[in-house]
Amino acid sequence: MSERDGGGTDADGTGGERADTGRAATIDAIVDVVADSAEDIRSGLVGRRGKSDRENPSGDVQAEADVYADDLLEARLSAIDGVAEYASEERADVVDCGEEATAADTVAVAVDPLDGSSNLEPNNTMGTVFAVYDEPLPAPGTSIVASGWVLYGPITTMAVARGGTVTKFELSGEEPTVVEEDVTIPDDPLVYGFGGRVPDWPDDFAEFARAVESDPSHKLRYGGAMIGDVNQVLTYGGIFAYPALADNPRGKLRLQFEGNPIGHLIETAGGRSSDGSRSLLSVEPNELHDRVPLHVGTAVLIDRLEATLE
Ligand SMILES: O=P(O)(O)OC[C@H]1O[C@](O)(COP(=O)(O)O)[C@@H](O)[C@@H]1O
Ligand SMILES: [Mg+2]
Ligand SMILES: [Mg+2]
Repeated sequence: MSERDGGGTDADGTGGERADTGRAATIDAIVDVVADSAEDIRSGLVGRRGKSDRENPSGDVQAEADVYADDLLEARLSAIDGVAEYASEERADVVDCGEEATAADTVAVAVDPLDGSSNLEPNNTMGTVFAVYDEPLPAPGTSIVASGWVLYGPITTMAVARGGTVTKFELSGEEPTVVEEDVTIPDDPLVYGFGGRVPDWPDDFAEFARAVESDPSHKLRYGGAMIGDVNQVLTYGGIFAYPALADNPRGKLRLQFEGNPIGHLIETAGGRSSDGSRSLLSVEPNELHDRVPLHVGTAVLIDRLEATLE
């Protein structure tokens, strides 16, 4: 995993350091903007719970709040010095933010502005997901230098992975409050949640799911928003998956905006991610809106999953 925001030098001993310092400041600014925007996104949900008349590039009908959150984050993130590209699952193309995307000190930001927006109508959990890549998009997860999510639960919280460590925050006051540093995923799995219709699961995944369910130490937790479900896995240990489906072998969730950030954060917390056979971070993207079978969680369960799908 690449962790290039924390120092280091290039061949002449200076240029790389300068680039890393500039990039670290850009990442600070991105994390601040996401944290500061959470309350605006949350309050902007009121009156925007309905569907718009538009589809996103994945073919999902956009909620009005999806469009609102995307426009808000695009305006704020693309204005940060050092952000060369902005991309989101709600728009077809990468936004050029006016800086050199291949420069050593610029980054690209990929966002799922509202994860789980179908939970708006019943007023259930949703989130905002982001990844900072040090390469132009689409890029593999190995080029992520920071990732994170905001969770709009009973209170608003944030988890951020950078520099090889995960930190959890509450976003209730003026400044984010650190509630846990060096977050690690528990070694003993407790919760599991699997997306997709059960009849559409391939036989090997169904076999794995049945084995997980039949263990008396495991409990079902599924809320219909990836971020809510993954945050439970990070808290209690376990597994979340949105697997390959019979009619869609690439599953539903998107590599740049969902798979890579979640994989980066869970791996930074000591867990594992997998597309069924390898880390999500090792999957080479073909297109910006590529989908990927997504499995993340406690290492022992991802190991068992890969052994079953082999
Ligand atoms: O309701 P479905 O089709 O099973 O899908 C649920 C999954 O789709 C998602 O809502 C997709 O994310 P978006 O809401 O960002 O499109 C995930 O959060 C969730 O895990
Ligand atoms: Mg999503
Ligand atoms: Mg979304």
